[in-house]
Amino acid sequence: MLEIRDLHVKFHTRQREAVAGVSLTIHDGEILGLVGESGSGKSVTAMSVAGLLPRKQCDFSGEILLDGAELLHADRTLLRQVQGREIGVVFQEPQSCMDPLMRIGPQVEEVLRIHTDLSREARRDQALAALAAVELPDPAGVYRKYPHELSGGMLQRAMIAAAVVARPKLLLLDEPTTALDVTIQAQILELLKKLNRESGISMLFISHNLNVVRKLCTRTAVMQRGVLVEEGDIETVFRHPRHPYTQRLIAAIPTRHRKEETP
Ligand SMILES: Nc1ncnc2c1ncn2[C@@H]1O[C@H](COP(=O)(O)OP(=O)(O)OP(=O)(O)O)[C@@H](O)[C@H]1O
Repeated sequence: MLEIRDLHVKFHTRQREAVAGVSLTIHDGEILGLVGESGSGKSVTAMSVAGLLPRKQCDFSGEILLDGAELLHADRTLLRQVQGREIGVVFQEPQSCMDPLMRIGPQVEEVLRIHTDLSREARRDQALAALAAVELPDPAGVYRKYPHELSGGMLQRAMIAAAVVARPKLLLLDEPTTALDVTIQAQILELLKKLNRESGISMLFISHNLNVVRKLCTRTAVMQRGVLVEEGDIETVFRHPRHPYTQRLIAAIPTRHRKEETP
């Protein structure tokens, strides 16, 4: 359903390509984990899919097809239709994505206001349903709160609600749990699994941590310096990494975690 074909992105201010020929497919209902160290090009790949590439600052080529529709070179009108409606995005820092002066409810509803002709009441109902789906206690209470009144974990749940409220086909998650402590991180991963199971939404989950990816994804792709160096079923990659870079990523995981995870 999402097909990235030979994506190249080079920022004018950089000598090296940020993304240097990435091809990747995410099938319907699949959660793909994209891993790699800082600067390897994961976020630029996700930004290209989400239509958030700063086009004036870079040269880019390739194709990005969402159910056959080409997005990389699409005009603003098509991109606006796709953003939020067909592709939801969740970033690492919910604090920086939410407007601190706006209550949570209207922010969750935003995509519906832009993309649908639903009545105010219907939008509110759908937002409340989304807040309930991300398992926030007292959705009506959260709806009326301001971002600073929620904990980091609750805010990230609200961000996920905002990203899925219009029932997109694909959710892009860029390090969504990195800023959270380990217990909350595990809860958010469980929530993502549940959303995937219940709604069949596909996900691209970006992380620098292969161990986190292993908890959530069935397939993984490993990026280094703008290229994919390894791709495959997560357990196979984890147990028999072929590329030295993947081997290093796995070696960097503390042994205690590796053992805990090995059935
Ligand atoms: N707007 C920009 N202008 C210039 N260079 C950029 C821009 N955005 C990203 N880059 C560069 O592109 C390369 C890939 O960055 P990217 O953010 O995709 O890496 P990443 O793998 O997501 O790392 P991180 O985990 O730190 O986000 C880096 O060298 C980065 O500095």
